[in-house]
Amino acid sequence: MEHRKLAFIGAGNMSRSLISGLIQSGYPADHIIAANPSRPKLDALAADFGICTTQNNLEAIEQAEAVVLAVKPQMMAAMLGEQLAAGARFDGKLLISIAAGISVARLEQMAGGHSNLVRTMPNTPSLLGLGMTGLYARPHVAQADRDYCQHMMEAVGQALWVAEEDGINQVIAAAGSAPAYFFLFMEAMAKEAERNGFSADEARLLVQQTALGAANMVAANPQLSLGQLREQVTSKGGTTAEAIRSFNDNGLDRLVADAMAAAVARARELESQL
Ligand SMILES: NC(=O)c1ccc[n+]([C@@H]2O[C@H](COP(=O)([O-])OP(=O)(O)OC[C@H]3O[C@@H](n4cnc5c(N)ncnc54)[C@H](O)[C@@H]3O)[C@@H](O)[C@H]2O)c1
Ligand code: PRO
Repeated sequence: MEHRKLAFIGAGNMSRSLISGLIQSGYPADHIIAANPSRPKLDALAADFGICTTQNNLEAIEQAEAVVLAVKPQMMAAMLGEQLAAGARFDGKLLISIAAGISVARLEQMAGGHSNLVRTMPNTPSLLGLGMTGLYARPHVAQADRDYCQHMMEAVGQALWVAEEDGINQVIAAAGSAPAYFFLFMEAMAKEAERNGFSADEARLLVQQTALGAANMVAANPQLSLGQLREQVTSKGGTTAEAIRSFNDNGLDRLVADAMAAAVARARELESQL
């Protein structure tokens, strides 16, 4: 992929995930700079990945060709306002937002009218090169800029463009927030395994290895539907059938649908507020 000078404004969990994945994929460390108000996260990034760091956002923005906006959504307007007031110029640069709940129209306003923007929604498994990212850009954004963003996200996992901006909110529900759903499910299983007599380490091993195996079974068998993979485990009159009957009787589909709808609703609510 093209190795533009890339700045991350905000050096939190998601920036760390993306930077880790990019470095693993061969992105040159001296082409990445991260900015954050406090030093500890910057020092850890410099130590782990050899990237450049600064506590001065403007310094990072000035030397970058592409700028990843990676602060919390509630901080975005203030952060960009401060940079503009300090003399930041975004002309000629590509802005890449990873923030939930801020539309490109609103980002453009926050960035002083700069419209070369791509809105993305990655997730934390990018840290391991196993991320899933949704991307959206308005029609005027150049193909070279779209390609750069796509290749960046493919360097840390898989990428999927959405045609309508609200698709990003659906990506949040199905991928951005979703690692946490699986962790929650695994936590519940591990707790129950512990209650049934396993040590914490044993419970984690049982759940972790099974989740890893199940996800790999899905990835390795594209010709089989998720339902077919489930059926392969489910002997007629056996134990799995009883567990699945219990999930269904307790309304698993409804629970999942409600949770995903709640994530979308919150994303839309943020879009109307920020
Ligand atoms: N964590 C996820 O799973 C995830 C997934 C997809 C998208 N996102 C998006 O990524 C963004 C960051 O989320 P996160 O989870 O990494 O949060 P985080 O709190 O871990 O990181 C945000 C960082 O921004 C820094 N910061 C605060 N004000 C700043 C300023 N004015 N200038 C520069 N840095 C500043 C904070 O010190 C912090 O280190 C959010 O907009 C979120 O919606 C997060
Ligand atoms: N983490 C962010 C949030 O919870 C965005 C998706 C994942 O809002």
